[in-house]
Amino acid sequence: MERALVDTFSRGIPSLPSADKMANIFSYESSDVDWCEDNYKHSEIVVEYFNTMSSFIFFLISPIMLYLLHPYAKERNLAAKVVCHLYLSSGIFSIYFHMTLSFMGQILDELSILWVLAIGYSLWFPRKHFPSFVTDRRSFSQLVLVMTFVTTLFSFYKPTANAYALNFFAIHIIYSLLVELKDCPNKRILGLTRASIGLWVLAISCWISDRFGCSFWQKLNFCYLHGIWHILIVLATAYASTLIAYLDATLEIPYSLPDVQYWPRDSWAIGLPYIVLKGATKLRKRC
Ligand SMILES: CCCCCCCC/C=C\CCCCCCCC(=O)N[C@@H](CO)[C@H](O)/C=C/CCCCCCCCCCCCC
Ligand SMILES: [Ca+2]
Ligand SMILES: [Zn+2]
Repeated sequence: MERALVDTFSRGIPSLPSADKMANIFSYESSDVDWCEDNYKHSEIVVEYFNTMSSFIFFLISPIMLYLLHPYAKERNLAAKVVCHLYLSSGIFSIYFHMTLSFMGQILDELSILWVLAIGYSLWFPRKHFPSFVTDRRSFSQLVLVMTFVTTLFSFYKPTANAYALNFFAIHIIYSLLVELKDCPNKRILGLTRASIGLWVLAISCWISDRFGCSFWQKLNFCYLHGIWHILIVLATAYASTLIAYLDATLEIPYSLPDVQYWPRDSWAIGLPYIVLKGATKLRKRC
């Protein structure tokens, strides 16, 4: 019965009263998207259990990154911390979406990613790559704001197309990073770049494979690729955002001599990257 109501809504037949439509967009399985994982396999109230649980990785990585990013954010721009908080909201909406597979969950999941990316672009996109008609960062941010607002409205009309479009941002970010790092001699930074891109390639392979190869994975009884995507994309963005912040610091606060280290131990083969400021900072400069 519920499915029938949902189908009616998704086909846009205007016979339902609007209160029903509102209820529908919050109702379980009202989204067009259904990931490969079996629904209600482990719980009666959580539709996709592993996809929901894997989204908790946001709660693990975001606070650590918030803590590690603090010296850079204090020196350069505290808005970097806002990005981390918004990033956490992506985790909350991802949990809500996979728990319910509701239309509203899908919209919130996608819009939170869109707005994190928009604020990230406003803060960090290199000035030299601004379109020629944009004169400064303020006008660039205003342009990004208008485009994000329009895309937000469009996403209610075609939410599924929005998910594909969001993945193209990753390609643009990788392209911009490779242009920036063309002549970079620093082996640590090149290693961080390779790791970020490698994690993203693994992540997007899982996303695509879950979307388009579900019948194959069902035969193997392994339907967890979207959950693995969550873990890999969170790590890829943690790595890539450190790299972007490092490039920004070398351009905007070069006196602070930024460098990259790994948490919890710099000598370990795996860890979370973060920025250390080895030179002067605002506080030390004043003395
Ligand atoms: C750790 C703190 C860092 C703070 C700043 C990090 C900036 C992060 C930028 C984007 C956030 C991405 C969050 C991904 C959430 C995934 C939720 C999800 O799985 N949603 C799916 C539905 O469940 C949906 O279908 C996915 C849509 C596509 C999302 C595309 C995200 C692109 C992110 C760009 C990453 C660039 C990596 C570059 C690597 C070199
Ligand atoms: Ca499913
Ligand atoms: Zn997801």
